[in-house]
Amino acid sequence: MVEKPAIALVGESLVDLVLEGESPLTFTGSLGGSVLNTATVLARLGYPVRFFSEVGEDWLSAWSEAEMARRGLNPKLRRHPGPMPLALVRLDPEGNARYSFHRPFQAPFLPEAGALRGVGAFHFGSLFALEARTAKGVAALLEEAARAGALLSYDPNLRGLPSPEERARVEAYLGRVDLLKLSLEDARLLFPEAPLEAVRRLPPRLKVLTLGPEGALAFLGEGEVRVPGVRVRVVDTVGAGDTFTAGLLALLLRRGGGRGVLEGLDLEGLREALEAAVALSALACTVRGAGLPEEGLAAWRARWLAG
Ligand SMILES: OC[C@H]1O[C@](O)(CO)[C@@H](O)[C@@H]1O
Repeated sequence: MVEKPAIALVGESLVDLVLEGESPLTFTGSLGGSVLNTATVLARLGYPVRFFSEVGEDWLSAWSEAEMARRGLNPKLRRHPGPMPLALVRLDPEGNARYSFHRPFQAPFLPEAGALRGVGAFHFGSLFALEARTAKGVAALLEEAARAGALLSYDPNLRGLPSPEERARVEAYLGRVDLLKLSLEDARLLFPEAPLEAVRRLPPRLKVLTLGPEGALAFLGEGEVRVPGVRVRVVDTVGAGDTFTAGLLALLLRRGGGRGVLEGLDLEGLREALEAAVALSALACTVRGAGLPEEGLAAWRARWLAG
């Protein structure tokens, strides 16, 4: 059996509070954050994970930190004075989420050097990578991961129109990574004119677009693969894209890590990885908040990762 490569990830940690119905204000809480969700699924699939992030100093931060450790995320956290960041989540009748973020930190995020020794892949993104105060820290980790020969993966997870400064940061990342995952919504925010054509021409070798219930579309070099969606009864879509990324990375990295993974990938292998990722993200839509049902995950693992 091939040993699974270590995966380092950096992104925001949040507590997601999903509003149940309209009023009174009743919420269901769970640990969230795009990259944290991806890290959680990868850890559940048996990948050694190192998660870089930040929390506050209140009791909710302490609980979140303990929960990350319980999930096997091997968290490397900056602790800032202030409360744990929150996302208030409101669902439309189809289960699609709208977010209101409460993220209090101002101080820079600067990870320790040498933290990425031996990693086979590095994944980052979301709100965290858009901020000026985290840009230096993310760039340093990216640099180190590149030196380690890791596969570099990015998910912008925009959640709104980026400012010109944020856009410049996104563009700089796009020029550096091997794998870009983005939602159709992200693509429309970045390239309102002709989103699909614009994504096809971006520098990363592999670009993957999630299309919600319609599945996913990917561009690999000159090639293109499209896979249909999987119908499920949707509870909510929170964490679906993050889970898709975890499924995709799990398939791509099952025989080892490093940038070479994409050089050895053909369109058939890509199709298989996309089908697996779509199936896993559909499962994520069947539970409240970001998460996966135990039985469904076991069946997915047996189908896609056995052998
Ligand atoms: O990170 C931003 C938000 O996006 C999610 O990851 C879902 O994709 C939530 O858990 C989080 O609140």
